[in-house]
Amino acid sequence: MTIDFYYMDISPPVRAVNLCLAALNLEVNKKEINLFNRENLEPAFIQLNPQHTIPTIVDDGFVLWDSHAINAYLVSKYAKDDSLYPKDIQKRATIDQRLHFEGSVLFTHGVRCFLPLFFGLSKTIPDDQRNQTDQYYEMVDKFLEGKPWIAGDQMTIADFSYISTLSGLTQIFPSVEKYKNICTYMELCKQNMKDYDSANQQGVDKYVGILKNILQSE
Ligand SMILES: N[C@@H](CCC(=O)N[C@@H](CS)C(=O)NCC(=O)O)C(=O)O
Repeated sequence: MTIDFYYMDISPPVRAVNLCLAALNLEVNKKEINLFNRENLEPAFIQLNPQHTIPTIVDDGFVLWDSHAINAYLVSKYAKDDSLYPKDIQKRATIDQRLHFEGSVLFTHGVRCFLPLFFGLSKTIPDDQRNQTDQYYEMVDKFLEGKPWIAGDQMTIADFSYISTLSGLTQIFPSVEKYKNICTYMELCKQNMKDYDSANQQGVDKYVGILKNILQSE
């Protein structure tokens, strides 16, 4: 039975799942949900996911949303080994901490800055929001101190979440250049993640293109 995957490639959490699917060599049945046309608010989709967010999957009748939960599920169910989400309690706890930070702090910062632009409510990012970015870069840079990957010595599902958010955020807020660990890390992800271009870069290019057009139109 093929997994149904509700997606739109500009979305960072969708791209995090794209990267995980690629790593696992999993084929899915892709069903695009156009957020600009509010397709996520249609009754059939809300019936599936009352939070009306993408990514959402349906695996043999089992419905799941939230990219972090989806990637943990996909690895637990379909990976040949546990390297992307180790069962070791402390390794997994660090990955979970990184995932919660990404979901509640880093991605949320992007949503606060960019959502008003995407939905035509603003053409600028207020300075106070813009200026908060460095504080988050500084934290992520410290997570990476002495370790190549975001949760330690090996690539895990946390990396799919960080690169999907950072690859867009850093193009809009280029002060990341000051944070050498993040710059090295982003290159490592590009070089080592399977199908990086189709799974992440193409969606990032669209996402950043839309945002830059709006910001330049001011
Ligand atoms: N924590 C969620 C965030 C999902 C999310 O907010 N997705 C956005 C697109 S980037 C969405 O579907 N927004 C539509 C809505 O909130 O109605 C995840 O990691 O999947």
